[in-house]
Amino acid sequence: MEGHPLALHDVMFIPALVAQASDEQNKKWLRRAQRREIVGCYAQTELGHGSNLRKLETTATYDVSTQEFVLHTPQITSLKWWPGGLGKSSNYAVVVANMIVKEKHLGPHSFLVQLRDEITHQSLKGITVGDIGPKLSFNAIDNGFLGFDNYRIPRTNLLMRHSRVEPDGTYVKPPHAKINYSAMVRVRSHMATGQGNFLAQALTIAVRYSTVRRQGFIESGEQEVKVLDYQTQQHRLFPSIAKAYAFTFAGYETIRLYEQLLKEVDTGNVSLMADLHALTSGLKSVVTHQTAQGIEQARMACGGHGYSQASYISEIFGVAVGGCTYEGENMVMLLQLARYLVKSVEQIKAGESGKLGPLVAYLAVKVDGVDLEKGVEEYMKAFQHVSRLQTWKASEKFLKLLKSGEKREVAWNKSSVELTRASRLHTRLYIAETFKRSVQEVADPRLKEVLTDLLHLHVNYELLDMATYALEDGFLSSSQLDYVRDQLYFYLAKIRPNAVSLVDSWEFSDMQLRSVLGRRDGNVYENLVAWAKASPLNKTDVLPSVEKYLKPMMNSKL
Ligand SMILES: CCCCCCCC/C=C\CCC/C=C/C(=O)SCCNC(=O)CCNC(=O)[C@H](O)C(C)(C)COP(=O)(O)OP(=O)(O)OC[C@H]1O[C@@H](n2cnc3c(N)ncnc32)[C@H](O)[C@@H]1OP(=O)(O)O
Ligand SMILES: Cc1cc2nc3c(=O)[nH]c(=O)nc-3n(C[C@H](O)[C@H](O)[C@H](O)COP(=O)(O)OP(=O)(O)OC[C@H]3O[C@@H](n4cnc5c(N)ncnc54)[C@H](O)[C@@H]3O)c2cc1C
Repeated sequence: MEGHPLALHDVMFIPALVAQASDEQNKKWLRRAQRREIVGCYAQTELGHGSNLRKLETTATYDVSTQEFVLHTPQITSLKWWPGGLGKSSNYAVVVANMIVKEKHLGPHSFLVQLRDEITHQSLKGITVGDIGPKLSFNAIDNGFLGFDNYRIPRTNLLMRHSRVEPDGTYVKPPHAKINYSAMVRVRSHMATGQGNFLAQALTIAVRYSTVRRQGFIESGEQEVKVLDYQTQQHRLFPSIAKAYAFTFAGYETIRLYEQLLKEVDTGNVSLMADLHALTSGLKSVVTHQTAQGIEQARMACGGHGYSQASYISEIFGVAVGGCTYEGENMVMLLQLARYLVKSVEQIKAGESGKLGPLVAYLAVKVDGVDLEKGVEEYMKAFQHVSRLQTWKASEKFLKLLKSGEKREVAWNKSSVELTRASRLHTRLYIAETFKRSVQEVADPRLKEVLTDLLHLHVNYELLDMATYALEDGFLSSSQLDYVRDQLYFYLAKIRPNAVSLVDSWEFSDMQLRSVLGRRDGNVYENLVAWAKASPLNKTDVLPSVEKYLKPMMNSKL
């Protein structure tokens, strides 16, 4: 959970080679990387810039006389800063640098760069490398810094699957300007399942503990109740169980799409890139945000013991919440999706709705109302309505500002909060749709019934959460919202008997969970006492600090 120094080797270094190095280059590098003869990381972010890649300062200048690239970090803000595994573990890196050929700045490109000697592991001349220090979490990973002092690498270390620099400095452009961003798109495609997994771990701990913990009464005179029987506890935990499943289903789809994209790009077809970029930008942002919120609620649902490291939920939170920042800060990525949504609105306004992709086609179709009692399909129409409403509202605001003479970037900035709202609603629609489709495909009828309950819980919870939008234009009435609330409470109670099975079905071992509260055997109190006794502070009855600090103070006559 705390991370692994080689995580980025598998998560980004190897995938960057697979997607961006030519077959010939990979004959040299890929097998060695897969066998871990060389260990690598993905070095892109700098001290001064992470989000705005076009402003990266590390340069790779082509020297035609020696057929080498000269890597250089001209100032302190150009230092690579943050890459996982860079500080101490890696001897190679895929380095993203602004490529300069014949004095022309050609934008960010990826290079394979040796950082350390393969035998001694000492950093090479011209390289400054080290660890950036402790973080909120992930402290088993050596996130690092890296500087280059006119460090030379062969021309052939530019990753050349999609673009090339010939020996004479002729540049061959890639088929899509952003194809070098593929390693990021891959991780974003995987993040929904990854984050769903973090959320699932925290929920397993909280749900199990909530069946052991007894506190207070629902009906007087009986045994104290398991806290999971409180409606408030169910409301805190069960919608997140539904989300953990929903994120996993959505993630399977984006992983499949990324794999399809890789195949298509190899045949020269880059048409899926814009769609997948928009989709994964939104999904990554919504999923990480909701996961962090869900984990924090799971921690609070464990009361005081949730605050102890014995629960392990704080560590899960620390790791998961990093996802709100890495692979593109959430606001920045929501705004990437918003570009796509605004473009779609512009297409509709231009009478080109037929050209819209399947995920945005609903933006052109107005629905007057829904009959929620007819079931989940009607909820989908309601989600479409609120997303469409907000997308049009935010887009019109932006377009109006443009028309009034504002510069594009200024108009964008003045509309950006509304635009991020549209992106979230669009993404939540996508999550609900994939959840619905995935549940429909389940073959086992008993499993399908339980997952359908979770789906119902999810759509009612979500609709209530975004009700302001639907009430604003009278699309939903207050009596319809009362119906949604009743349904929500109905499904909380219906799910209660299956709650433990739903979390147990994720099959986390005690070793994976590392939680005293969430252990399978349920012996929470015995294990908590044993855990506390093992605390380093309990090794001796009287601490040395008593002699050194407490006694002089306690004996003082002042
Ligand atoms: C097996 C995997 C398991 C995963 C589980 C996770 C657990 C692992 C644990 C830890 C791992 C942590 C690893 C972390 C790694 C990192 O953080 S690496 C660094 C990540 N950095 C970022 O994400 C930077 C974010 N910034 C950007 O991506 C870009 O700067 C940008 C915001 C997209 C903007 O780029 P740019 O300025 O170049 O482009 P724009 O002018 O804004 O847009 C121009 C058009 O290009 C389109 N575009 C942009 N990007 C893409 C893309 N990737 N694909 C396709 N199209 C793209 C954009 O939409 C514009 O299009 P338009 O003009 O039509 O609107
Ligand atoms: C755990 C962890 C692991 C990481 N691993 C790696 C790695 O392996 N390799 C690597 O290269 N990097 C890595 N990073 C770096 C990470 O990718 C960046 O930190 C991330 O992309 C955010 O960029 P930033 O730090 O520049 O944030 P900033 O962009 O400085 O964000 C600060 C604030 O500015 C806002 N902001 C910025 N631009 C805009 C805009 N255009 N519009 C509106 N608001 C904006 C943001 O929303 C945010 O609120 C890692 C980071 C973390 C936390």
